[in-house]
Amino acid sequence: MPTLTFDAAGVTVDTPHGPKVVLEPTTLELTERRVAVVGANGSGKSTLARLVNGLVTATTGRVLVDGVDVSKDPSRVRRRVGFVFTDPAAQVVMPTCVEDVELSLRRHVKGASARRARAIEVLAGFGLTDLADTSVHALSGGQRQMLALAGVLAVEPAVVVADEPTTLLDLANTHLVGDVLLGLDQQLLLVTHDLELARRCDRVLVIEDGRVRYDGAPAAAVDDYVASVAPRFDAPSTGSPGQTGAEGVKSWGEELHRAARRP
Ligand SMILES: Nc1ncnc2c1ncn2[C@@H]1O[C@H](COP(=O)(O)OP(=O)(O)OP(=O)(O)O)[C@@H](O)[C@H]1O
Repeated sequence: MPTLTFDAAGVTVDTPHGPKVVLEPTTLELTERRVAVVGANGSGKSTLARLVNGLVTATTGRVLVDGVDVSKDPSRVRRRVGFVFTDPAAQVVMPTCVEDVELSLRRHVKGASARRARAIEVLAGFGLTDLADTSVHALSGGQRQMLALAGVLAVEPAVVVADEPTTLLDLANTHLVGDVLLGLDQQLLLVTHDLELARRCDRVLVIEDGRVRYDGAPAAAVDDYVASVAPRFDAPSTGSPGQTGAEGVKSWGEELHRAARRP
């Protein structure tokens, strides 16, 4: 697997009210195949993920992909790191599905007919063969996210960074896209509010207020996150009548899970 290195990497941005620390200096070495990043809205998850392909630049420290400094050689890093956005509209730009995948392949496959053949192969791998000539505007949200994934994976990146890729999808498409992402051979850095997806990863980072609050095995990390949020829910401290304290916390956890799934 590739190695994603955060070497005291932090991000501070200028705001009208002065400098704001979005991500405190963070040191991590990520070598697992599937790493999830969970945490509250605005905690700094996207910032951490975007550092990996240079969409955000570290203002302190460094981020390296297999030893290559993202800020020194961004184009080399971008060839190795594919990025999947929450909203596929951010990356599906051509009129039809096959043309969209061809666009991804423009630097990788020479010749229009070879490129078309490869694009059709890629679409087939995502179950999109029948939609090759369909307008991208006619796709469902799930189909559009699959097309975005196809475009990213067509060029065989070593790392896939996905920033809340299932947030806009219904339950069935969340499972579909989640299964595809978690089944990839590539290294996956997955920012998600879907705690079931996070639990299926190999390592989970919990981000809180711009710092890594917990880093470890999925079950323990998700439990830590749920426990950190549960007291903020407006629920009776002893749970509903007849509930044990543990059941009360569990129902908060379930509420959190439902809340996290809402767009
Ligand atoms: N360039 C910027 N200028 C000002 N504030 C910023 C900038 N980039 C990020 N922030 C702020 O930093 C915080 C962290 O943002 P980030 O997008 O990383 O959070 P997040 O955990 O991904 O949130 P969400 O789950 O809502 O997507 C937010 O409060 C955001 O508004």
